[in-house]
Amino acid sequence: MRGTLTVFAGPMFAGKSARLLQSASLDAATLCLSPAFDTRSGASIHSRTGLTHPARPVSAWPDDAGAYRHLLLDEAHFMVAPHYRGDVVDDIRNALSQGVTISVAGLDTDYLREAFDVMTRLRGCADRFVSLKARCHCCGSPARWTAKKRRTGHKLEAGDDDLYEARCDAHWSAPEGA
Ligand SMILES: Nc1ncnc2c1ncn2[C@@H]1O[C@H](COP(=O)(O)OP(=O)(O)O)[C@@H](O)[C@H]1O
Ligand SMILES: Cc1cn([C@H]2C[C@H](O)[C@@H](COP(=O)(O)O)O2)c(=O)[nH]c1=O
Repeated sequence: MRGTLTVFAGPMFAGKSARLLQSASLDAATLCLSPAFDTRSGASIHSRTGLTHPARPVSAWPDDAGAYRHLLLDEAHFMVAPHYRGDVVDDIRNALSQGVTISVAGLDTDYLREAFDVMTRLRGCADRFVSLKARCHCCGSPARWTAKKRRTGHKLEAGDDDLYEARCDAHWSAPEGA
């Protein structure tokens, strides 16, 4: 029987990692994966709520994935070339067809409000898609965007509130010079 796919998407600070960790029993039948590219969180899935769990840093689909009942993938927007070998969406589809249940979290859009293709494609094959919002750093209202505080020239760049803020429609802006 095909496994089911749940996708948690939204801007930074929206609670995606927290919801991801709450979506499975964190026992020996569950494998957590994080992108090797994100050295910030190390070998763990970490939520700012304080929830945290060990994860295997990956730059390709793990050979033993089929041995687990449930896979959790955080920061899926990072699982793209040159930081990931292959196509993570195809890898997920294959694992689903082998009966593995999968939950994924990632940014739906970048700091310029452009869609992350991997997340758009995952939405297309999700059995359950959960769209989350943060609170706007400027006014506290629901925020569906992430703003970058300064221009660095990188679309993919690990960072926290030193570099990024959640913003509502009214307060989002591109970094100067972008
Ligand atoms: N601007 C913000 N909006 C909402 N929550 C925030 C904000 N800044 C910090 N937080 C905290 O971060 C938590 C969500 O963290 P986390 O699970 O790491 O989110 P995500 O994985 O989406 O970045 C919230 O429950 C709240 O405690
Ligand atoms: C907006 C944006 C973010 N990133 C990076 C910054 C963080 O390391 C992660 C998101 O982490 P979170 O768990 O959702 O808080 O992604 C990026 O590389 N590019 C961007 O445009």
